[in-house]
Amino acid sequence: MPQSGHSPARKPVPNPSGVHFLASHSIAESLISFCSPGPADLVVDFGAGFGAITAPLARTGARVIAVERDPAFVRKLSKRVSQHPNVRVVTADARSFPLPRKDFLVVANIPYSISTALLRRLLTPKVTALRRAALIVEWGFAKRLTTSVPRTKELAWWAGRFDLSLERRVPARCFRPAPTVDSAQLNIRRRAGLGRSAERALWALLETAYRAPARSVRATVAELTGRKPHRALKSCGIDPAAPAGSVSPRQWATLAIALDGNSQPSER
Ligand SMILES: C[S@@+](CC[C@H](N)C(=O)[O-])C[C@H]1O[C@@H](n2cnc3c(N)ncnc32)[C@H](O)[C@@H]1O
Repeated sequence: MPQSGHSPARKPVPNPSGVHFLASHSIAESLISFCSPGPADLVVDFGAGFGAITAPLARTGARVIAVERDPAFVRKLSKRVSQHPNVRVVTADARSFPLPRKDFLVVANIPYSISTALLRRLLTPKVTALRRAALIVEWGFAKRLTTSVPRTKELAWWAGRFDLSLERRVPARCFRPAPTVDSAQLNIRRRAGLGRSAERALWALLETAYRAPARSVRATVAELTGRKPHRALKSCGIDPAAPAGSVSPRQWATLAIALDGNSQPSER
């Protein structure tokens, strides 16, 4: 749009690396507070940059792994956190860095370009040790992820096993230099009560439902279990006549737990 004579064109801020660093302590604190790490925890900061998140994480006493691809950033960050023996700075690509096998947390301001790849690594595998994550992602991406009924089976799988919630909008002015779009704090918390066999049940329910989303939930579940599921559906607050494609991942998870019969739906 042409600039009017009264408002001079704003000078673009030079940003040779294309990186948008977090410049808000309160946002960093908000991310950390959702995961509330302590000395017994392991936290990974993906795309650690100069440490806007790594530095306050270091002070929590948790074991911190800061993963950063750019060796120049790694050198600077390593100096910054050299007084903190609980922090390990690693030069690596977040898309291939081996994830911890034991319970871990993630707090990170990740590049928009790798958001999907990273979430796929964290949330898709049937066996994952992720407990909680607080991430800064692009606003529109966070909206798609937290919609009540996801359009794809993959998103439903993520949202069935993890509670995904949009904590807050993070305005572009919270970064240096400011990006062109706003971001969001996306909170991720593993649902408790979903044991291995309930997860298998959830996977089977989602596969069947997303194959024929217009079919009723009653027919979808009957095909899988060979039983009339009326009572189980009612107890989970699901209308048996509703189309399978209208059921939320949280409801599918509750139903999977009920059908599995071994565990109670709850969250930690
Ligand atoms: C949005 S900046 C965030 C930096 C820092 N965490 C902050 O909040 O200021 C993303 C960082 O991720 C790094 N990065 C980009 N792609 C990466 C990848 N595939 N693996 C690891 N780090 C990556 C960039 O070099 C940059 O430092």
